[in-house]
Amino acid sequence: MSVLEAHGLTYRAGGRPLVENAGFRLGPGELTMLIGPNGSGKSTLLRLALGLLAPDAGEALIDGTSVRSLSPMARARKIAYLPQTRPLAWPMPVRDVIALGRFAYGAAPGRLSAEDAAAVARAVAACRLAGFEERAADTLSGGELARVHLARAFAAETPLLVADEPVAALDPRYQHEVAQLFAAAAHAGRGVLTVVHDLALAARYADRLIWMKDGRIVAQGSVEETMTAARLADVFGVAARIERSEGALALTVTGPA
Ligand SMILES: Nc1ncnc2c1ncn2[C@@H]1O[C@H](COP(=O)(O)OP(=O)(O)OP(=O)(O)O)[C@@H](O)[C@H]1O
Repeated sequence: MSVLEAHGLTYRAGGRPLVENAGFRLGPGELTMLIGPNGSGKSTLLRLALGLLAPDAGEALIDGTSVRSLSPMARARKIAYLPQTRPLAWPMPVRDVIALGRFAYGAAPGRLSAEDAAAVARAVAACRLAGFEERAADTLSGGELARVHLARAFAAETPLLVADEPVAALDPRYQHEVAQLFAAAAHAGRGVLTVVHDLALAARYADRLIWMKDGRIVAQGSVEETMTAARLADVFGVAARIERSEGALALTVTGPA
C-alpha cells in the first residue's frame, strides 16, 4: 500500500513563504481533508507534495522515494491528481475524457485495453455518469463536467488520490455524493487527500483534517480532536456551533467571529 509523506516542505515566492515547514503523512484507508482560508497555501502544498513544484526546503516521498525523482508516468501510476483549475471543456466525448485517466497505462482514446475499459466503466458508474458517455464534454453543465473530471481521476485507480476543491461546482446532493465517493475510496484502501471549503462537509466525512493558516499547518488530527470553536475562530475568523448528531460532530457556522 502506497504512502505519501511530506517533511518540512517550504516554498517561497514573491519575497515570502507561501508554505513553511509543512509535514504530513497520507496512508491507505483514510480520507484526509485539507482546510484553510483562501490564500493559506493549500494548493501550493498539494503541488509540492505531488512534485509539481520544487520546494526550497523539505521533501515529499511516495513509498520512500522522492516524488521529484519519479518519472511523470511512474508518479501517475501511484497518485491521481485533480487540480483546482481544470480545462473548462474539451470538445470530445465524455468517455474519452475519462479515458485520459488511463494514460499512465499506455491507453489513448480509441485504444483501451479491456482493463482500461473496465476501469473507465467503474468510474462512470461511481460518478453517476451513465448515459453521458457519448455526450460532447463541452455541452455539459458545470456540475456534470466536475463529475467527469472526477471520473477521470477515479479511472486511474491509483493507490493515492489527491483532489483540489473537487466539490466546488457541485450542488448539495452531489457534494455529499462526491464526499461519500472519496470516503468509500479511502475505506476501500486508498489514501485520499482533498481540499474542501465546506467545513460542515469536512466535519461530516473527513477521517483526518489538516488545518492551514498563513502557509503553515497549524493542526492535524481527527475531526473530534481538532475541530473546536476556538480553532474555527482562529483559522477562519468564524463563529460556529459544534454539536454531536448521530454519533458525529455537526457544524453550523453562525457568522464572522
Ligand atoms: N508564484 C507565485 N508568486 C507569488 N505568490 C504566489 C504564487 N503562487 C501562489 N501565490 C500566492 O500564495 C498564496 C497561497 O496560494 P494557494 O493557491 O496555495 O492558496 P490556497 O489556500 O489554495 O487558496 P484558495 O483557497 O483561494 O484556492 C496566495 O496568496 C497566492 O496569491
